[in-house]
Amino acid sequence: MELQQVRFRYPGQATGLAELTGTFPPGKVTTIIGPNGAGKSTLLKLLSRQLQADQGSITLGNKALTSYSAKQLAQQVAVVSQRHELYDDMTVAAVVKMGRLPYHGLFATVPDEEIAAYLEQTQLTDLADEHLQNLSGGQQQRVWLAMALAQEPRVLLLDEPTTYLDVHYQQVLMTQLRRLAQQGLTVIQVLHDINQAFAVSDWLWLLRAGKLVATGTPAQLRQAKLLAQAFATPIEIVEVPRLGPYIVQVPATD
Ligand SMILES: Nc1ncnc2c1ncn2[C@@H]1O[C@H](COP(=O)(O)OP(=O)(O)OP(=O)(O)O)[C@@H](O)[C@H]1O
Repeated sequence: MELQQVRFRYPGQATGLAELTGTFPPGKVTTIIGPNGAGKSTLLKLLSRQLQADQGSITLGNKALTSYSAKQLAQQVAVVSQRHELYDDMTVAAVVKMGRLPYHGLFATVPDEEIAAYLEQTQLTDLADEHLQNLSGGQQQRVWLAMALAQEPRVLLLDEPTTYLDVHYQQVLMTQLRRLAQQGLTVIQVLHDINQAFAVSDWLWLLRAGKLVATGTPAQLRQAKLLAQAFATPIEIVEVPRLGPYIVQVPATD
């Protein structure tokens, strides 16, 4: 995915995204980081075409994102949703089957065999007949991932996917995303935990106030001054034995 001078503003708002130019390398995990209100979620919505850029272009595989039909786009780009009570009464299997609809008609009956692999991959096989309302936040999160994977997309978009996960499942999810990227999927996510972002990503986008402050590998962006300016807070990078560099926020002194 590639952006060329993308601009976007919500109607009636003074702020927005300005002149974003950069790439999301294929087959890599890219994480968008930046302070609150930087425009991270807005950027993800532009990448999934939930929002349309006012200017500039977004291309996927050398084709403008705008040129894909809705069905074609659903076969290319999948969004791992956040919790939605709309699905509470549905079973896990029924929700994951919705991910197959871009390959069938809207009222098609998707065979069970078609979703077996996605349930397996997300450790949901035993929960297939359970209703979503009976699942924990972490289990539900795996359902959204399974539904997105069922779309067999080229690009997977995730907005703060670790929100409902304990530290163990955060690790499980991040390992899974890395594996998916190794299989060729382009993974693009927003994370708030910068250390997690630096640890799990191949590539980073650092946003602030709607602008791309820096983009590059974690090694390139691991600079205390750059991060301190972007997050408007004193930051130091310390070396943790056996773990390597760790980004810490320095408490303000009077
Ligand atoms: N639907 C909307 N209508 C108008 N303005 C919006 C809308 N959604 C977001 N904004 C504004 O756009 C800017 C960017 O918001 P966005 O949610 O993309 O930031 P973010 O970096 O994801 O923030 P956070 O870290 O707090 O989730 C903010 O100033 C926000 O108030």
